[in-house]
This record gives sequence, C-alpha cells and structure tokens, in this order.
Amino acid sequence: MSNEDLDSFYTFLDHLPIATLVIWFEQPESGDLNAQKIQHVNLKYLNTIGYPLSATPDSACWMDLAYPEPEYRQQIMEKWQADSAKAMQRNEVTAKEVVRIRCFDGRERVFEVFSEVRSTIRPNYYIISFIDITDMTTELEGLKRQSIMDQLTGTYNQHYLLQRANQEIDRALSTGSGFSVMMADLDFFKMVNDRYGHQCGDYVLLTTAEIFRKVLGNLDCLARWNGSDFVILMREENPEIARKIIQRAWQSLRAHSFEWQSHSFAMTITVGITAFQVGDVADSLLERADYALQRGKQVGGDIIFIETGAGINSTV
Ligand SMILES: Nc1nc2c(ncn2[C@@H]2O[C@H](COP(=O)(O)OP(=O)(O)OP(=O)(O)O)[C@@H](O)[C@H]2O)c(=O)[nH]1
Repeated sequence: MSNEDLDSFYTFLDHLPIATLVIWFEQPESGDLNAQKIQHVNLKYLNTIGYPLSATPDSACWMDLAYPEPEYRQQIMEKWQADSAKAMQRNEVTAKEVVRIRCFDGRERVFEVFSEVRSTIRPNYYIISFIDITDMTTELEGLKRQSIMDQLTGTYNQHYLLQRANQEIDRALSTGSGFSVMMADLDFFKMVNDRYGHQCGDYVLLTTAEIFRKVLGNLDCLARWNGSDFVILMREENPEIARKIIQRAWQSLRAHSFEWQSHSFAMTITVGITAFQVGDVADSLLERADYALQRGKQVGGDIIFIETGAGINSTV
C-alpha cells in the first residue's frame, strides 16, 4: 500500500463505527514496545478509549496508561503473547482478548480487542480494533449473580451450593484437607407463617440469614436449601470445631428477639453436622447432615447433632 493509499485507508477507518488503531513495528524482531509506533487512531477510538496520538506515541506508553496496574499489565502482555502465537500456528489473521482498559477520561471499561498477528495492509503494520462490551458484561454479571442467589435471603441457592459442594469434594481429594457440611432448620417455622402471616415468615428467614452471615463471615458458603433449611459448607474438617463455630450462630439466633408489628417472639434452630469422608458425593454428605438434623428434630429440636459416620452425637 502506497503512502497515499494509506492516508485514504485512515480516512476510511475514521468512518468505521469500531474503535481502531494502526501500529507500525519499527523493529519487528526486537519485541521492544517503544519501537511499536502508533500511526493512527480513528474517530470512534478517540470518542471511546480517547487517548490522542500525542499521549500514546508507542505501545509502551499505551500499555502504561491503558493498564495502570503493573500486575494486570504483565498478565495481559503474557496472554497476548501466548494467544498471538496460537493464532499464528492456526494460520489466523487476528488474536482476540477481553481486557479491562483505563480510558483517557479515567473510567475503566471492558473491551473485546482484536489484534492482527499478520500484516494485511502493509508489512509490519497491524490493525487493532476495540469493541466496548462493558454494558453487556455488567448485565451478564448481574444475571449470573441472580442465578446463584436466593432472592429472599441473599444467600446462595441450592444450585450453587451443589456446585460448590462438588468443588469442595474435588479440593478435599486433591489436597487431603476436608470440610464440614451443616444443615440448619428453624424450629416450628410453619407456626410463624400461620400465626403472623407469610411476610413475617419472610422476615424471620431474612433475619436468620443475617445472623448466620454475621457469625460466619464470608469465609463459608451459606445457602438456603429449601423452606426454612439452610446449608453451610465450612472448610473445617473437624466437625467438633465446626460445631463450636455454628454454636455461636445457634446461640445468637436463640437470643434474638424477633419484632413483628406489635409482637415479639424467639426462634430456635436445629443443626445437623457431618464431615467429608473419602468416597462421599454431594448427595451422601447432604443426606448425612439431614439425617443428623432429623434426629435433632425427633428429640424436639433446638439442638446440634453431629453424624460422624460411626454414629450420632448430640451437643449444644
Ligand atoms: N414465609 C415463607 N414461608 C415459607 C417459604 N418457603 C417455605 N415456607 C413455609 O415453610 C413451612 C415449612 O417449614 P418446615 O420447616 O417444614 O416446618 P416447621 O414448622 O418448621 O417444622 P419443623 O422443621 O419440623 O420444626 C411451610 O409452611 C412453607 O409454606 C418462604 O420463602 N417464606
């Protein structure tokens, strides 16, 4: 492409609705980012990413501004190198990456970046295009969050709990350090609904989840199993220690005064605990925890039972 044709091509790029820049590798073999000179940025690029040519004359400057965190920058550079090599091997013209870019106005946005790995317009000239997918990413993240959360209590849902239980089983098998599973159920919850209404029942479930969260922190996986049942996965292989931790939630809940309209009332929970054993799958773990819970219910609730595999232990 002659210089004249190149100018016409840049004018053409200015009419494109996709942010694009053209880069020239002055020393193609060196890999020196200072020798990768940015030749042109189109209008869409200036309106989105925004760095004028004067601010980013080469790749080194561009990288420093677009990826200000050194660790992230390093990570991106390594990824680009690996993916460009793969694209070359497959005889493809472009490599693609999804990256978070700090724009000229200081905002961080997510872009899908398409970078030529083979020159098409002129030797050692490469076209790089950017598609802003920030809104789509935010929306997807929201949907993803919704799909794993229980809408009422803000805890995880059954679906996510099972996924996490399987991950914990894999982790326990590969590291040799186990975990505990606890199933906690509010006692006589149905009476709350019957006496004070469903909305009051919802308030009790939400408050119970808050008490659990306060005591357990974010380290453990807390999920609503169904109705008034919650399941907790705790990275503690000794169920006795797990019991001591859950006992704090059990006590806090017992001591809490639920206030609904002009009524004050107390609630209790029954908890069944078990620990991972080699050979367990998610179902067998949950069944054992439920078995311990049901044994607790049989003796009137308000108790913590541990199922060790070799028998049941009651404790409070
Ligand atoms: N308010 C409210 N009630 C729910 C919800 N999901 C299930 N329930 C009710 O929870 C009740 C079942 O609770 P259970 O735990 O089986 O009954 P319980 O009275 O607590 O009995 P025990 O567990 O044996 O002590 C039923 O009345 C359901 O309608 C919910 O999201 N909100």
